[in-house]
Amino acid sequence: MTVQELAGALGTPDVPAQYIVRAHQDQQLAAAVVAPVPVIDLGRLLKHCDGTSDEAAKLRSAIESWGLFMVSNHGVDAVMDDMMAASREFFRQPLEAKQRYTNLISGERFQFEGYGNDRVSSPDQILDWTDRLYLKVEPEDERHVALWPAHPKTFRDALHEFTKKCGGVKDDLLRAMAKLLQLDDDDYFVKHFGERPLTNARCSYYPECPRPELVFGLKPHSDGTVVTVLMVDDRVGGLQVLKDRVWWDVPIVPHTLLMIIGDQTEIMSNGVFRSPVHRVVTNTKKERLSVALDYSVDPEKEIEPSAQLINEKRSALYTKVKVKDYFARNYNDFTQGKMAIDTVKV
Ligand SMILES: O=C(O)CCC(=O)C(=O)O
Ligand SMILES: [Fe+2]
Repeated sequence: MTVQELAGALGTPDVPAQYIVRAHQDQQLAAAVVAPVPVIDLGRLLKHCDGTSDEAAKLRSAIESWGLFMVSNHGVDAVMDDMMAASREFFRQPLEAKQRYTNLISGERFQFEGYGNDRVSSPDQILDWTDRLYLKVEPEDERHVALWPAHPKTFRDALHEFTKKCGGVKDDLLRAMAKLLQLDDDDYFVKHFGERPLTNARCSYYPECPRPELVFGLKPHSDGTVVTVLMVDDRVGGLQVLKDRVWWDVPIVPHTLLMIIGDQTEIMSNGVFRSPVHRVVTNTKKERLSVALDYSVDPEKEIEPSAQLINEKRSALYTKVKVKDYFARNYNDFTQGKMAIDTVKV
């Protein structure tokens, strides 16, 4: 059953036991304070591109404090609106229409791509209060276009354009980050994507939930990506980030893109940049949507800390790992509420 169906069917204020958080009861589930996460003006950042401008300093402080930041002046505005509208329209359709894109082969075998819930890999897995449409966008020749919604008609073009535009923003920011680290090559991260980098899109739908104090929209996790570019609902909050053992609300600034540092950047930067732990909380009043783009190094490649960030004072803090193997680990650990990054720490 999809979470959207569950949410619609619940007459009494209760939710099935699998969704109820048990191990996290001590975590502060409400009353978070808004995190003062800065907005980086991309145009300004690129104009003074020696890595020492005010905007670059702001970027450094945002990454070091929060591991995530918002980006304005990115040139993606019109496409963002199209993408969010198309995603909203997809989830608004009746269940049968969405089930054409199901992530269950023959109704039972789970595949990553398509519409539905997460794979359930153990009976005690705590489920998330969300339905998703998960699609591989790059490499382009690996797209399963049959799983890309034909309705609304704008969906496919919007996703294609949105990914292309955001890919440029991501490269600009990764070059600025290489400068902050004073790496010899500004393209250090960009080049590391390899020949066949992987980009996945995740359109998430979080219905209203009768028991927000017991149920997560998405469990605490860090992203296994290089970076994640996220477009959040500009009407409803829910995303929170962990810092100093306290959960903070991530602010909503309409028309900004949210960049989240992923584990692959943490590894390549030898821990100078860290991937933040974040989660999504639910609410009783309003559904919420988000569209995430996961940018990853070619899964067949290995990643390791940059030799330039290893020295006498700071040894290599992470082991070399094949990206594909890291993903497998990451998914398993996520379902168990554990962090994959801990498995590659020296
Ligand atoms: O929906 C959101 O705001 C965040 C989603 C997220 O963290 C993820 O999909 O990795
Ligand atoms: Fe995430």
